[in-house]
Amino acid sequence: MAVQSYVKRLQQTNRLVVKVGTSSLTHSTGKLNLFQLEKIVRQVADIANQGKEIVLVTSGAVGAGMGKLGFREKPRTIPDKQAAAAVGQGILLHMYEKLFAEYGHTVAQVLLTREDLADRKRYLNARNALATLLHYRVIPIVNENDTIAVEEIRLGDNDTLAALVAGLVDADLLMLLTDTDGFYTADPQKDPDAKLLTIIEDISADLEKVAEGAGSTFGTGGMETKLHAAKISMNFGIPMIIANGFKEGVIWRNLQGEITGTLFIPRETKLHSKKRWIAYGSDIQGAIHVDAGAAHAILEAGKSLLPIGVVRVEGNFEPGNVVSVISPEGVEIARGIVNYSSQDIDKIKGRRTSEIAEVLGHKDYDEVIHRNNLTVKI
Ligand SMILES: Nc1ncnc2c1ncn2[C@@H]1O[C@H](COP(=O)(O)OP(=O)(O)O)[C@@H](O)[C@H]1O
Ligand SMILES: N[C@@H](CCC(=O)OP(=O)(O)O)C(=O)O
Repeated sequence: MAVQSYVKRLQQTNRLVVKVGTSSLTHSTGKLNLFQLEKIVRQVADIANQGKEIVLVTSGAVGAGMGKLGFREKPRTIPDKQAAAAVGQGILLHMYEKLFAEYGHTVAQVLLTREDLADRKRYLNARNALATLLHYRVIPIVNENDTIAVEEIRLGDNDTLAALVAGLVDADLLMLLTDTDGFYTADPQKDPDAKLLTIIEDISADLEKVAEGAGSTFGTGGMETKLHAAKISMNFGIPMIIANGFKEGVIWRNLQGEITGTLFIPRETKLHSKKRWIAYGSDIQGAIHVDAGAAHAILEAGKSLLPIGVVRVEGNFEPGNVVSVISPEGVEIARGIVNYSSQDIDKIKGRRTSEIAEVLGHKDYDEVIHRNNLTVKI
């Protein structure tokens, strides 16, 4: 697909999520790059002035906290990271608030953890909160709540967070601003022959190899986490652009259709909100292995999963939990909300729907997972 055909879609963007990485917000000292921060704020404020709705996902709390606390290296232990984030988030938000206020805009701090997105109720609460802020023309400034986010409840990187937020607010576009011009055939800091890829329609295993390895001194995941974000965004049906945050007017130029970085082309139709949550927000509680017939029915015919196609159950889960669906080849082909517990599915596996009541003594549903609660091709 030609980039040109995307120009119109970008120009019609009404709601967008912009993520700014540490690399484009901090100096090599770890202190905030105020000039750069000012440039980003001015662009975002101007876009909001045009009536567009914009959510800013910002990194930089740990970096800013390091600068303040005099840490020379990225904190390694969780308590040090938490301390740096607690100090830095205040500094970061103070600067955003001050700069946005100069342009007459109100901001709101929104700090999220993985748990806020994994729990369906909390996910919906977060969605309502963001929708209300946008309704009041407030610019939400989102970051991970690093101060309380110990390993088990961490997302760990803001690229993934930004993609999930784009899904949460049903954005038309996700833009990741970083310190390179986009996604290259190799790390451009290391390989002078690396070439910029302007358009990516499919994330192949080869492409994932190219992205391996950490990013800049203060950044978290390098291109690896950006590709992961692209996968999520493409699956949601939301186009994503990786662009250079240092380029003059970068956000606006991309919205004009002048794609200055790498554009990731999404699936054609947007994924329904609940299916987005099933695929990427929720915590996976177990797995159901299916036979070839069931895999085909799910993947090719958009059917529900019936007990007859179930071969094996893994883990302990309850009705309402989200589980992976695994093909005979061992590939995760879908995720979905189960109607029965792991124990009950184990009892009815391989059986016909008409046998469920006899085997279990009750029958609440025909399907193990209804297709409305199933997201395919993760
Ligand atoms: N294939 C690639 N294309 C572009 N950059 C890459 C690639 N592989 C690794 N990188 C590195 O990723 C870095 C950006 O990631 P990171 O530092 O995490 O940024 P941010 O703080 O903006 O999230 C770049 O400085 C670059 O060195
Ligand atoms: N939440 C962290 C940033 C984590 C992160 O993903 O950083 P980056 O790779 O620079 O976007 C912080 O505010 O420092």
